[in-house]
Amino acid sequence: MSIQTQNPATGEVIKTFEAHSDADVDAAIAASVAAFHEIRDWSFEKRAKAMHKTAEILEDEAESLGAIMTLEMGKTHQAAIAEVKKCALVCRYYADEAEGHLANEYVKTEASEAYRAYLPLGPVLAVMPWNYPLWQVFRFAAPALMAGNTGLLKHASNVPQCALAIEDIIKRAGFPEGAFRSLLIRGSKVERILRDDRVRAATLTGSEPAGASVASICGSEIKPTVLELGGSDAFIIMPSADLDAAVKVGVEARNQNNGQSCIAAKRFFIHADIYDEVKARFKQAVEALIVGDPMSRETDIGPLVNQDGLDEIVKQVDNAVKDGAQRVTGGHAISGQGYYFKPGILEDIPKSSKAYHEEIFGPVMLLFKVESLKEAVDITNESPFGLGSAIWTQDKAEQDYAIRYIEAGATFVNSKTSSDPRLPFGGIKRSGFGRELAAEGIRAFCNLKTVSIA
Ligand SMILES: O=CCCCC(=O)O
Repeated sequence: MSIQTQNPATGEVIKTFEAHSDADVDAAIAASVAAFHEIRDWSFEKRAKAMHKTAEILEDEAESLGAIMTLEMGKTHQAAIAEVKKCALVCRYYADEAEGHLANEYVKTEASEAYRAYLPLGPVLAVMPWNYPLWQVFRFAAPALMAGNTGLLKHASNVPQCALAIEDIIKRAGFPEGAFRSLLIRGSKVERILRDDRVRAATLTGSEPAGASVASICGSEIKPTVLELGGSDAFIIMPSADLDAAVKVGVEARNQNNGQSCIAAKRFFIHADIYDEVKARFKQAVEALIVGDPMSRETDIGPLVNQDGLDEIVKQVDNAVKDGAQRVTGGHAISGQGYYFKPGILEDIPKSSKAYHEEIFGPVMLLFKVESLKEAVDITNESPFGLGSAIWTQDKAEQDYAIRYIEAGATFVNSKTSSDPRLPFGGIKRSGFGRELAAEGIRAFCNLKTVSIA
């Protein structure tokens, strides 16, 4: 796959980039090591100053950075601007909190002094996807740099301008030359980097096969990894729920980012007593979504990322319908220029259909009628994934049941799954392992050193 900017709204190739050679990559790793030797000795105050500056640049340039994202992967410009601002937030969070998260933790033993120390590891390779081209990178970069590590980025091949912009912002903010490098390389070149002794750890956000490949290479090299993979998150609605809010948030939760998010609500379990009413309201809300030019303020849903993304979702929906699912509304390609798709709703998806189990990466809601919360949770847990989940109910016992029994990295009650710098983020089962954000996210790439002084 070539490294290029192709506008999903038109299909036009805007710019093609020459891939970095092996020699370029080696030089970037050497620069990363040199920068590591420098910033690991910086005080937290000095790192925080550069991290706050990074946030300031992001805030000041949110509109233009957002436009690059929209151009390369099709999210609406409004959503892209919000994403840039969230990147600034994570930078400020770690600028302020890193020192506290990484402070020595003293333990009383027979020694005169004993404590846990959190020390940086060195260069970390981040393999990142195109769907949140800035956020997912800053979610890694802000804690990594504040811990004194350095970052090497292998971004998705369709967002090279985003990758280069990130490197440029971090450099302009005052971090050393090699502290964060974007490598314009194809996926086949990742293994060589992972096997390089100078690279100490890796993180990947993306597909299950890509995660399995990175983890198995890192396993053979005995290097730590954090994986944030796919999801097929449940969104459960019980009779006591505030239906106005549940429907509004449910539609947002599924269709955010043009439906292309690992933590989008994908399977909606609705109690039989309210099923018909909720279905009718979902239908009305989904039919009202405006699909169109992602640069327009009016647009709710822009194009899907590329022809493959569009073909895949069309195939998934058509196959589900062939298997016996009912199409409540939409769920088809929109003819004409660009990779546009009419948001849809399916119901009565048979268990034998692939759609019952697999992740659908686009704006299609799958509705399931359930007789009880237990049934909803049981079907939720049949999924190989375990990323986020949401339950809508006023009943405390039902809330507690969902929190205790849903197999997922997060359960949100009366809201949608979302990420927040202050809370750990990640999944279980085939959704990955390790956690990003919060204290766990910055400690993930630290050497937790036991210190004991006799
Ligand atoms: O595809 C993963 C989306 C994560 C979005 C977020 O962190 O908010």
